[in-house]
Formats: sequence, C-alpha cells, structure tokens
Amino acid sequence: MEIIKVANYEEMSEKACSIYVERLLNLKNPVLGLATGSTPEGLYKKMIEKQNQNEVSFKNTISFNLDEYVGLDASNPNSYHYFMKDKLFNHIDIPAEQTHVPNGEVSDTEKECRDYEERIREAGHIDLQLLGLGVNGHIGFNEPGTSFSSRTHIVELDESTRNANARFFPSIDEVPTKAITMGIETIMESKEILLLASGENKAEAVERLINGEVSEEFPASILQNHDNVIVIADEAALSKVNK
Ligand SMILES: N[C@@H]1[C@@H](O)[C@H](O)[C@@H](COP(=O)(O)O)O[C@@H]1O
Repeated sequence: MEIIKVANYEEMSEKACSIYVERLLNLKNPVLGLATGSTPEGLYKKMIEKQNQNEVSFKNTISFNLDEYVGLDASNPNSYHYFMKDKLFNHIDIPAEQTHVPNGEVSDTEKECRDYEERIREAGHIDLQLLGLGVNGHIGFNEPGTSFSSRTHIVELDESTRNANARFFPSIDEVPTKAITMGIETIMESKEILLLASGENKAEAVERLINGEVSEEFPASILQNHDNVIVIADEAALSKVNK
C-alpha cells in the first residue's frame, strides 16, 4: 500500500487527478471504477477542467460506479445516478452508454446484481477503482460484517451510514435503508485501487485501514492484501497514524 500524504482536500484532489490523467493517457480503453460522496467531488471538478483544457478525453473510457441506493429513481437528486451526471458525466465527453451505475429501481435486484458483474467482466475488469472510506470502514456500501468473498449484492445500510449520509436528505427518514453495491471481491479484482480520505472525521478509519487487523469487521482492511493500492490522505485524515 503506497501512502501519499497531502496538506488538504485541494491537494488530495489535485494529486488524484494527476494519477487519473496519467492512466487515461496510458490506457487505450480505460475501465474506471467511480465513487460518490463528498470525497471525490474535487477530483471530478479537476478532471472536467483537464478535459476542457484538452489534456484528456473520456471518449474511450468505460465507467462502473460502486453503488446506488435501492428505491431512488435516477431523477432523484439524492440518487447516485443523478450525482454522477451532475458532478461528472454531463460535463465530459464520455458516451452515456459507456457509463454504468447499478440500478436500484428494478424489480429483480438479484438479476441486476448478476448482470452488473457480467458487464464488468465483459469490459475486462476495472483498471483503476476509486474509493472513499466510510467512518465505519465501509467501502462502496459494504458494511462491517460483509464477507470478503462478496460480489455485487443488496445490503441493509448501517444506522451510522444512514446518519452520515442524512446531510444530503431533507430528513433521516428519507435516507433509504437498502443499497446495491459492488462486493468486496469485485472491488479486489480491480487492477489498481485509489482510496481518498480527507478530514479529521476519517482519522480513526484511516488508522485502522493502514495498521489495523485485516478483518470483515472493518471492510477497508482487506485493501492491505491488494498489491496495487494508493491511498491519498490529508494531514487531518492521517493525524492518528504513526503516533
Ligand atoms: N457509498 C458511499 C461511499 O462510496 C463513500 O465512500 C462513503 C464516504 O462518503 P464521503 O466521501 O461523503 O465521506 O459514503 C457513502 O456511503
């Protein structure tokens, strides 16, 4: 695991963007795993700038998002479909049919999980998977206790996760209770993983990610077993490491 320490959120986004640009320029048909949440927003802004400056193009890129709430349709501003269009896809040249976000609105969610896995396989697996980090160690929506051999599946969201994400909703009651997420094994099959963390509220989780025991009780700890992981974290997020 390579750990890159940066001063703040801005520098984290900058550094992550430079890694993206490098991979986009080096891969013929990049398959990107994308994430939602506050953490990657700065990176997405910078990627849009890079395209506007003609430094990169996403025309040959295929993308797969990690997760989506169950029960929110794509036009709901809190859905991850909406987030991705609003923050990235509507502003870059990636063809819509090359973007994939799990569909939490279908009646047969089990089939959607299987189909999502199939689409990732057909694309030749993910070259670079972006991850944020939940305060309880979740990656995607894989909550503590999720099997390390899980594939794309439906999850019950933890109360702590619903509380953490309630800031985006009018009230906690409107935060969905279920989500569809790539599994831990799906994520671990990515050829390279880039995890971003910023702020003091992530400090404990970052410490466990780096130094903690590898355990299903802390899903992100599995990344210690992947041989191509870069963590970019700011000083606040790293404040509990090496103390
Ligand atoms: N499903 C998402 C995760 O993919 C994300 O990484 C995490 C952290 O979010 P944030 O970046 O807003 O702290 O929370 C959400 O629950």
